[in-house]
Amino acid sequence: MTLALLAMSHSPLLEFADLDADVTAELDQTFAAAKDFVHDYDPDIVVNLAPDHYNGFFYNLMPAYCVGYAATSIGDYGSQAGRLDVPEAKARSLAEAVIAEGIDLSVSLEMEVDHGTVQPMEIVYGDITAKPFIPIFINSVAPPFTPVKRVRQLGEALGRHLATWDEKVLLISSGGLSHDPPVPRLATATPAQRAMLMGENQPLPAEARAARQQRVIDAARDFAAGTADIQDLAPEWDRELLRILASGDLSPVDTFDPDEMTRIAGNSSHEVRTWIAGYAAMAAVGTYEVQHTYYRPIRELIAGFAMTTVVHT
Ligand SMILES: O=C(O)CCc1cccc(O)c1O
Ligand SMILES: [Fe+2]
Repeated sequence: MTLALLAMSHSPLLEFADLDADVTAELDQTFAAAKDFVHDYDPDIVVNLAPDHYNGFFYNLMPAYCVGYAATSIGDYGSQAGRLDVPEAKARSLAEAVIAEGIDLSVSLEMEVDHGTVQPMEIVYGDITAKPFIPIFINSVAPPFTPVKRVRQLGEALGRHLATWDEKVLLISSGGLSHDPPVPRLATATPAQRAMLMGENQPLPAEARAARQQRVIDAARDFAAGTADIQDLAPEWDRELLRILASGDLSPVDTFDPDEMTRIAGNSSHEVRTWIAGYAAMAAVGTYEVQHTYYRPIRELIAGFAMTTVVHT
């Protein structure tokens, strides 16, 4: 068995934000380190843990977790669109093994994914089809959420099965950390927003798509200027999470309360579920060390932005 983990925040605003030169330089270095890590490791297959932002999963039927046996990237925010190279038999064996361990995964034979799923592949390979790729959706944006403990257990079950494969597996966790982008929420939705959250009118007409994205781009600019009414980033919460993940003992996450996470770290902070599952997969099959760590709260990206690389010792 060989497993390694690349965990990184995503933000579509990477392509739209006006960042200070020192932040751009820092991010360039960070992405270069991620690239080096992945190219040195040279995986045979990628198992990707990511949220969705009402582009592939909607409130007409919202699973907690879903493995794609086949998947298409919708290409939001200018991300690469098109079919992913999903090895169906491997995706099925992974889903069946995890379900057999008592984790109630959903499966999809036609999953649609957004920037959250594909951005790390674009950054490290410049091509979302560069490697065989199994997409796993972890609901991180649409309440209600499962207990965080279940996400840890999901990760452990994934790790145990992946460790039986001959292939060299790269886990990618895409999301978080603290952030609160202006994504419509069911609890406060207007009738039009509610229809969007239900997945009516999909695929969105170009104008509606552009308006939706522009709202986030404008919010990021206002947030950086200090005039947005979204929740602030929570660097202390982010740093504590990174400390827990690096420690090798993930048991503290079992007491995380989703409502409290929302209150402290924002409505999209639940994207850290992808990190927790990825680290739990590593923890389930060995001791690990974090090799590279980057963190910076970046309002222009509406993200507590982090990147870590993790290998077994
Ligand atoms: O437009 C959306 O749905 C949200 C976009 C978005 C913005 C900042 C950080 C993220 O993680 C993210 O996904
Ligand atoms: Fe996101």
